[in-house]
Amino acid sequence: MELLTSLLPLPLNSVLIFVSIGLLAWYYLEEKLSYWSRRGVPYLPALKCLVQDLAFFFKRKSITEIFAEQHRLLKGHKYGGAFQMLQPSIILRDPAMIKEWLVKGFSSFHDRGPEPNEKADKLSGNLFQLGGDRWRRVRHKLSPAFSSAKLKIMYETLKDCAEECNAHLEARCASRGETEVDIKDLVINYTLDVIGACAMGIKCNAVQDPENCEMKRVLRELFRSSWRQSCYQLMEVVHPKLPELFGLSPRQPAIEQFLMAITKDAMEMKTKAGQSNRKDFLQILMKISSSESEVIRDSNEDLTLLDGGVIDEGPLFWTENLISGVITSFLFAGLEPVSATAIFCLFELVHYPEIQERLFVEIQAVRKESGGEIKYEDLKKLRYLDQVVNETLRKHPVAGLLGRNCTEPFQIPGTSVVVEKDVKLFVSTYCLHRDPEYFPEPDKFDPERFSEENIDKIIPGSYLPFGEGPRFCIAQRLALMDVKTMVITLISGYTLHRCAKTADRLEMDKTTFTLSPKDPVWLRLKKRL
Ligand code: HEM
Repeated sequence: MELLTSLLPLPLNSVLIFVSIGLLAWYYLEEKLSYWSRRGVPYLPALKCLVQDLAFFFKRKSITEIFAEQHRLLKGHKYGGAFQMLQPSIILRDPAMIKEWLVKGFSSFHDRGPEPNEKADKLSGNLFQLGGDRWRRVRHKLSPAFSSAKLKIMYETLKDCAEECNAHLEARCASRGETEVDIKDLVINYTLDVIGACAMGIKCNAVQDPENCEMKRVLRELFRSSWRQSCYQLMEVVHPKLPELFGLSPRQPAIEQFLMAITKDAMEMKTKAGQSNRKDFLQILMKISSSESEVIRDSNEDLTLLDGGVIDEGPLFWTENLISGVITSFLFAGLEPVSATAIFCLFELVHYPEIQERLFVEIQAVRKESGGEIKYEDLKKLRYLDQVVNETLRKHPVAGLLGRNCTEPFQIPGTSVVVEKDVKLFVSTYCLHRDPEYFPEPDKFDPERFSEENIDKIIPGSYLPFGEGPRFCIAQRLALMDVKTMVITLISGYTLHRCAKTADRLEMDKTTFTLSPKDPVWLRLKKRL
C-alpha cells in the first residue's frame, strides 16, 4: 500500500474521491442518455439535442425552429424521444395521437410546468404557468370574461382603436392619397391600444404617440428571450429550484416592478372610481376576488381582505401577485400573437391582390346589408374573412409549439411504454401546419382550404393554431375578433401594395417566443376612392 501511495502524485483518498465522482457522473449520464433506448422508443441522441439547447441559448435558433427540427428528424414515427438539457422529453407528431393525449389524456398532461415559483418570479402565477387545481379554479373563473356578451362590449373598444389607426393613416394619405407604412409598427401600436383597454381599462395611446409609450417598450421586452431568460429557462429544466438557488429571476426587476405597479395603480383607481360597468379583465378579476371575500394581498403580507376585513378562514387565493400575473399574461398574450397574425395576414394579402379584392367585396356587401356599419353580430357573416384569417394561422401559426408536463404516468395506448412523471411533451404545430401530407402545397396561401366544401377534409389534430384540449387558448374568440377588426379597417379604406422596401419573404425573429417578423414590414397603402 505504501508503495502504491508513494507512486501516486496525489494522496490515495483524493484519488478515490475523484474516481468515485467520475463513476457516479458516468452512471448518471449513462442512465440519462440511454433513457429512450432502454424503453425501445425511437429517439434523437442527447448530444444532438444539447447542441440545439445551445443554439437556443446563443440565439442562433428560435424555440419554434428547434422543436420543428426535432419534429422533422423524427419523420416516419408517430412520436419519439428527445432531450432538453439532458432531461427526457417526447415529441408527439401524429395528429390522432395529439388529440388523444391532450384531450383524453388530460389527467396526465394538464400542466405546462414547471410549477410557478412566486418567490423567484412574482408574475409566474398566471394561466400559462399555473397547474393543477389552482389553474382549474382561475380558468373556471375567467372563462365568463370571454363570453359573447363581454366580447360584444370589447368589440366597441376594438373599433375605437381601429378608428384611431384609420385617422392616423388618413392624415398620412392626405396629400398624395397614398402612403408607405411599416405595417408591423402600426399593427403593434393598434394591438397595444386594444389590449391595454381590454386588460386594464387604460389608454396606451400607442397609435397616437408611439415614441412615448412605456408600455410598448416593456411588453416587447417581455416577449424577447433575453440572456437572463434563457439562463432561467435552461436552469429550470435541469431543476425547478435552481434559478431560485442562484437568486435569478426571468426578467429584469424593473420590468416586474413596472407591471406590478401599473396593475396596482389601475386597481386603486378602479376602487376609488367605484366603476360598476365591468368592461375590462382587471375589473372582472377585482369583482371575482371581492365577491368571494378572498385575500388579494401577497402571501407574505398581513391577511387583509379586499373589503378591509381580516381573514380568519377560507383559502388564500387572489393575491396581488396572482392578479398581476394573470393581467400580465393577458397583456403578453394579447400583444405579440395577435399583432403577428394581423401582420402576416396583411403581408399575404399584398401578394394575393385577388384575395384582397374578394375580401373587400364581401366586407362592402355585409356593411351595406347592415346599414353602413359592421356590427358585432355581422362578424360571423364575413365567411371569406374567416377563411383568410384561418389560412393565415395555418401558414403562420404564431404560437407554433404546444408544451405539456407529464403529471401522472401515462401508458401510450397500444404499447407497453409509459411516459413517466415530469417528462415534457411537445407538439410542433408549426410543422403540422406546413406538412404537405395534411396541407398540400403548404407554401401557397389558399383560403379555400377552409371553405365550407373543404373544411371537413382537414384531418383532426393537424390544425391547432389555438392549441388543443382544456388548456386551449382562453381568448381565441377575442384574438380572432381583434385580427379581423384590423383587417376590416384596412381593407375597407385602402388597397395594399408592394413598395420598393417590401421584402419577398419575411425573416423571423429568433429571440421571440412566438413567430414574429424580425424587420419592419413596409407596404404601400392607397386610399380607396
Ligand atoms: C392570434 C392570437 C393568439 C393565438 C394564435 C394564441 C394561441 C394560443 C395557444 C396555441 C395557446 C396554448 C394552448 C395549448 O397549450 O393547448 C394559448 C394559450 C393561452 N392564450 Fe392565447 N393566443 C392568441 C391570443 C391570445 C390573447 C389575445 C389572449 C389574452 C387576452 C390569450 C391568452 C391566452 C392564455 C391565458 C392562454 C393559457 C390558457 C391556459 O393554459 O388555460 N391568447 N394561446
